[in-house]
This record gives sequence, C-alpha cells and structure tokens, in this order.
Amino acid sequence: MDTLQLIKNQLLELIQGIESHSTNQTEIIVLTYHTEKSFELLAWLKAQQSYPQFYLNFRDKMQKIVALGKVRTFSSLTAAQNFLQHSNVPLLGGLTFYSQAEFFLPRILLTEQANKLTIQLFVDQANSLSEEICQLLNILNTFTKTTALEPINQSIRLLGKKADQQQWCDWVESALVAIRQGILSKVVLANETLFEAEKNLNAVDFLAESEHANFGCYHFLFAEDQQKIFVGSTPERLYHRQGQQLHTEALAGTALRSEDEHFNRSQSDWLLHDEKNTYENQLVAEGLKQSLAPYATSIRLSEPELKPLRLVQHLKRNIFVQLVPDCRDDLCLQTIHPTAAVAGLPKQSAVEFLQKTENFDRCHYAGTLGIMEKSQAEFCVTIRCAFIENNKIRVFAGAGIVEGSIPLLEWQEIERKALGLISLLQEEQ
Ligand SMILES: C=C(O[C@H]1C=CC=C(C(=O)O)[C@@H]1O)C(=O)O
Ligand SMILES: [Mg+2]
Repeated sequence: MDTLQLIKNQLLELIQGIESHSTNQTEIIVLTYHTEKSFELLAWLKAQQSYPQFYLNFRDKMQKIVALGKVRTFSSLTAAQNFLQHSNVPLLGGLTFYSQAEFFLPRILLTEQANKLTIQLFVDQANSLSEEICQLLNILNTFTKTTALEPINQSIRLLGKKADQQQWCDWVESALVAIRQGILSKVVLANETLFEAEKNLNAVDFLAESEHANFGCYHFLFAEDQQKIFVGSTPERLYHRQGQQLHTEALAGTALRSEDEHFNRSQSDWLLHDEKNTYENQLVAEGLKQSLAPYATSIRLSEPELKPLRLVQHLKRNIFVQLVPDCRDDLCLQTIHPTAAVAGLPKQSAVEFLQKTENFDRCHYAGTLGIMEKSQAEFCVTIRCAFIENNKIRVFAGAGIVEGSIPLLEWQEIERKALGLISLLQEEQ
C-alpha cells in the first residue's frame, strides 16, 4: 500500500473514533496525526479539488502549510480574534490592501516542518456531526492523489497595463506635488499588467517554479475557487509574533541584482549609501515604530542590511518589539497594515491618495496573508504576486515615491519587480 493510502487509513480511523472527542465544552474538535514527510505538498495540492486552497512556504524557517476547505469564515478581524480567544486552533487568511478581512478555519491543514508532517482535521461541534463527517470524507476523497509538477515553459503575450509609462509617470508627478505640499511624505504607487498565455496556466506549477527560482521569499497561494488563484513570492514579512514578542521589518529601497557578482556589489554599495533609498527605508521604519509605540514596552531597530533577491536587492531593517500584555493580532494587524512599504506616510492620506489615483483594484496585492493562533502568528506582505485566471495572468508591482524620486527610474523599478514572476514565462516581444 502506498504511503498516502496508509495515512488516509489512519485519518479514517481517527474520524471513526470522533465520538470519543466530542464534548460540550470545545466548539471545534481537532483530530491530529503525525507522520514523516513522504510526499511533495505542491504535487499533492495540484491534485486536490476542494476549495478554498491555501499554501504558505515560510521565508525564514523550514515550514510549509497547505490547507483545504473551510469550517468557519470570518470577514471581520474582531470576530476572528474573538474566536481565537476561546479556541485552540489556527486561522488562515489575512487582509486585502484596503483592510478587508478574510480569515478561515480550514477543514484540513497539513504542516510540514523539517522532515515531519502534521495533519489536522477540524470538526465544528456547532453543526450536525454526520454532516461534518460527510464534509471531511468528501475532502479526503482525493487525499491519496498527487499530480506531478510540470515545467511552465509557455510563451505569454502582453495584453496591456492599467497605466502606460506616461500615465504612471504622471501619477508619480502628482505624488511629488502632494509631497512638496506636505500632504504626504511617501506614497507607494503600483501598476497592474495583464498577460495572456498560449494555454491555461496551472497556478501550482507556476508557484513551484517561482519557489525554485525566487530564493529568500515567502511563497503563497490562495484560491477561493479554481477560477481565480492568487500566487506570489514575496521577500517581505509583515510580522512574526511569539507570545508578546513581535518581529517586523522595514523593507524598502531597491537596486538591481543579476548573476554578475561584481555588478551586484557595486549596486549594493550604492544602495546602502543612496540618499533617496535610505530615506525611503527610514520612513517605513519610522512608520512602524510610530504605529507600534502605543502597544509596546520596548522597540529595537537594527542597522540597515541588504536583502538580495534574484533580480533586485532591497534595504531591510529588523524591528524587535515587546508588546504590552493585552495586545493581540487584531490590534497588531490593524496598526501595522498597510505599512509605508506598500501604502505610504501618513498612512491615511497615502491610502486616500492611492484610492483616488490608481485605476485598478489592488485587492490582495499589498495585502497580507498568514496564520494566526492565540500563542503565535506570522504574516507576509503580499507583493511580487499575480492572479492567475485560466490563461490570463495579472501581475502587480509598486514603488515607494518620496522626495527625490525620478518618475522614469521608479517606472523601471516596478517593471523590474514584476519580472520576478513574469520572467518565469517567455514573453513574446
Ligand atoms: C511595493 C512593492 O515593493 C516594496 C517593497 C520593497 C521595496 C520597495 C521600494 O523600493 O519601492 C517597495 O516599498 C512591490 O514590489 O510591489
Ligand atoms: Mg523604491
């Protein structure tokens, strides 16, 4: 018998014994099974049919999670947090750029940590047990299946950009006017670019390829259904919280990076000392410090360091925060998101400027996705991302506009950032 079938049998046994777990106190029953890692999570995900689907490969630890189905959904942060206060389960999801909350408790969660795999099944005692078991069995139908990952060597054609170079540079000019008038000190303008592939693109294959090429990133996939799949490989952490210790970062300021080490070093030297880029980064660090100050007993900022990626490099400062005892994730998310790395400063004025200037819906671009539990949480910032809809791919990229920004250079910066994903496909000229 193959390993997946063996695991499935163990899960079915757990489900059979579910009655012994049900109590009047706990709202959610969690059935947990531990095993060795024996299959590729992405190949498994590719074969699954249940939605929503969620995948997150963490940047700084050997951990990946994949989840299917939903037991509960929360469209408000407060409701999600209240639920966590009395349930010892994780919630997945996050916020869109404009802070719409989308959290859910999945039906099944697989956590791979080093070479161990933990499988959790969730059952809601508020519903009929037979109906819940039915849902679980449904999801487990395809549990033993994996589909081999395939290369995505397809060619794509540019269909259009929401703003062409001229229009986008005009947006930057108007941002610079608002900056000179003192209305803003920074705003992060973005663009959306639409491509068409020859045939339907498989989002999991696309992500697998990005995971392979785009080192130093969180890799994520979030699909509410099979039509519209949000994927990306982001270098940016929103925060990691362990108890009351929170670790966030200011990631902003960009230079080029290539395969030429000599060129990379000269770009690094330039970036570390460039006035506009260090200021761009400093504003993000200041924004984070200001927003967290009311909820922190201490905040420590590290010196700027480089964050090298495949095609670009950034300035990054680590920020270590000790939170006051009653500060929870709903408050952390509300306060931190959207940071000045994706919105601007002052936050509210920057968000309003973007709302009236950009001619597309940011949706999950520059939002946040992650996992939160009562004891810990980790969220990434969803940049370097795309929506995949059949054979269409919509890519998003933005750049921080500050005093000293040159519109054409900022345009080149967003085009380069979009290449992180787009260069995985062959663009027809
Ligand atoms: C907003 C994006 O990048 C942010 C993160 C790192 C560097 C940035 C910059 O230098 O402008 C941006 O603040 C994006 O990639 O869409
Ligand atoms: Mg920049």
